[in-house]
Amino acid sequence: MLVDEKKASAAKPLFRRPANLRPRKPQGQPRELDALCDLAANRIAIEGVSPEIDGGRFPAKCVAGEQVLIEADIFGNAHDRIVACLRYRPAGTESWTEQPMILLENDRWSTTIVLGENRLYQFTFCAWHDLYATWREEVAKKHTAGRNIALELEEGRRLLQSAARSDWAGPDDVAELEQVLASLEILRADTQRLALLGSDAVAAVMSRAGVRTNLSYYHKVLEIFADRKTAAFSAWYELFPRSQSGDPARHGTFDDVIARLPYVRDLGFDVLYFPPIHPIGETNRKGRNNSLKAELGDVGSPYAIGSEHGGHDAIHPELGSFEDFHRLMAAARRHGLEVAIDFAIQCSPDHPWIKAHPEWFDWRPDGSLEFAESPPKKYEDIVNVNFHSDAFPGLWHALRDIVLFWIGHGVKIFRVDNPHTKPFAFWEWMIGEVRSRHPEIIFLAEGFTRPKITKRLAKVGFNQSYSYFTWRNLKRELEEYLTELTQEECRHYMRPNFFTNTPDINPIYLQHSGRPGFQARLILAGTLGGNYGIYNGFEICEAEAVPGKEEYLNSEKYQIRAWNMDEPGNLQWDIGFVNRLRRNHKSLQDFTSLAFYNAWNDNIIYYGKRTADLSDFLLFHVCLDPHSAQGADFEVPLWELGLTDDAPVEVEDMVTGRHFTWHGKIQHIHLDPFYKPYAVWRLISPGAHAGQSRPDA
Ligand SMILES: O=P(O)(O)O[C@H]1O[C@H](CO)[C@@H](O[C@H]2O[C@H](CO)[C@@H](O)[C@H](O)[C@H]2O)[C@H](O)[C@H]1O
Repeated sequence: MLVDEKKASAAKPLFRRPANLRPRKPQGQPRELDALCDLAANRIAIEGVSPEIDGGRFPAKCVAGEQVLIEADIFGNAHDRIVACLRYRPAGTESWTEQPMILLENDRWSTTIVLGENRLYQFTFCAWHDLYATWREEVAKKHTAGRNIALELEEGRRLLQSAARSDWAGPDDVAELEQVLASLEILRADTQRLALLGSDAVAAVMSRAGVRTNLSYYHKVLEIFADRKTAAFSAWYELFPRSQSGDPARHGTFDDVIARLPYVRDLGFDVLYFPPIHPIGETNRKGRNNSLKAELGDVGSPYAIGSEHGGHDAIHPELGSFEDFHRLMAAARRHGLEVAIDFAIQCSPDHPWIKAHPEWFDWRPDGSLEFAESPPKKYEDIVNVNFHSDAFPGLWHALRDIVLFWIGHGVKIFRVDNPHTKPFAFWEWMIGEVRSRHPEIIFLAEGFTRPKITKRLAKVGFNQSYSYFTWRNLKRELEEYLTELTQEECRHYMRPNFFTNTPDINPIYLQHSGRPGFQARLILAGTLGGNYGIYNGFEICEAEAVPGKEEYLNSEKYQIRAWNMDEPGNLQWDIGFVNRLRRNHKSLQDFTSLAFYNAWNDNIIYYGKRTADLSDFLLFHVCLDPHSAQGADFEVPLWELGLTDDAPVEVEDMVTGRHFTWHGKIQHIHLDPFYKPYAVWRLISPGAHAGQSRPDA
């Protein structure tokens, strides 16, 4: 139902009830009575709203075109029947759409809505006592009990009369109610009068037009941002453009990247992500393996942004020109890939901003610039801009304009480097500015120094967040972490991106696991999370480390590498399998549809993903021990299919495509990591269409 706020109520502020519904203030009484009258009328409590982030301080997140569940505790202090409605509208518009909510149990009300556009919406609630519904229920009981209902029928008639005069009745409702009232006049028998007054047709018009007695409003208007789907569901592949020539002696170009697009597409990724592509500084340039002295010909870290060739709005000359970049963007689009670039705010000492805007940087007493740090890491080749000084607001505007500049060149996804070292207020403002013009833009926050900071960054607007997945290896750790992410309040505003590895993180687990560990981490990343990513080299199980560190030896951060992704033992099949599973199975596209089940072995993690209607139900077993075979009895969640513990259930092995039947709730799994450390099953619900097999294998 669309409610025109102006028509329904001339009263301000927005949620003061219409004047004719407020308790009457006796003429000549003091003004304080206004407040008391409002308080007295607000008879229905609305609380415990979900989603509501920090009391409404931040918008929740959802996906445009997908169902959003909204809930609240709504109750009055009498036995009167309540009507509760969600009210929602695109932010910046006047009229509310009203949607009735359903009473679940224990005064919890719920409804689902679909927000169709990629934009910000507002929502709130209202509720009222439905005197007609209460009357209808009670009079029917009294009549059945053989009691005299003459007075009740008169009360019912008066309820219709009031409705015909109410603000809520449209012209058709008024006509219908008047017609009923006229018909009532000629009916004499109580039974006939009751049949008419209590009919479904009258109930329907009264649900629209009935007086909203004790109309109570939630005291806040909340916000929810409807993102495009990629914000919640995407598979990222990270590579360094300069390493794509196939020859470590030749700097790669955007054209070399174009030649790699079919490979990335065939693996099934959606997002191709590049570390910074801007000119790289000379001063303090880093050499191979993070050495502080670069040798002749060393290419330096791309995170040291800025040189005589330009800063954040320039392209490193050896990669190509803007024309080449546009060609790459167009080619990526043709392959169904979106390009994400890095937004790393720091500058090399050679960045043009240092001369043009010295006030944006921190100068030491001796006139030198302080290099950046992220303890214990030191970044001797970069300096940070300073958000605490005269840089405001010029720096803020300049940074926003850099993002807008790249949007102008077709970029829609930004991975933001080190956001946790910049003010939250800056991100909230900057993302808001960008989003008000380009709601489709996606920002991935790389900051994961502390969990609460990560969450705050998500609250202030980042669409995706790096996560601690990379360091959660044990069954208990994974279960706890995933339960937090998918069940707790953060699920309404934070969407983790599960990277298996990054140029900065060569996980200790993978350094010792060999190929089975890579396969296990791949399946976990790709199926536990909505967003996941790999950094190239993962597919050939690259794990050679700087001794004792999580850093890659001969890291691409400091030198050009040449890769052969077709090396024997590569994981291209497994990656393609995971990405096809993700695309073909709706259950994997909802991050929160996760449940852990019992498998009695701590080395085997066992979980399921399913759609609410059970039409898609996948089960996963992953062996966390990369060195030896493991077995476990496990429970098939027959109860979720409404089946008894001994029932047979049809299953499809998603790796082999084989169909068979599990008889009963307890089954056994044996996983040999050297054959395949994971198993994926599709449970075929008795209600689901049997021939629904998909071309995953
Ligand atoms: O500090 P984080 O762990 O968030 O890592 C990110 O930011 C780093 C600084 O930008 C970046 O580090 C790389 O670039 C630096 C500047 O050129 C260089 O000094 C470091 O040695 C190099 O690792 C890191 O890659 C990025 O993910």
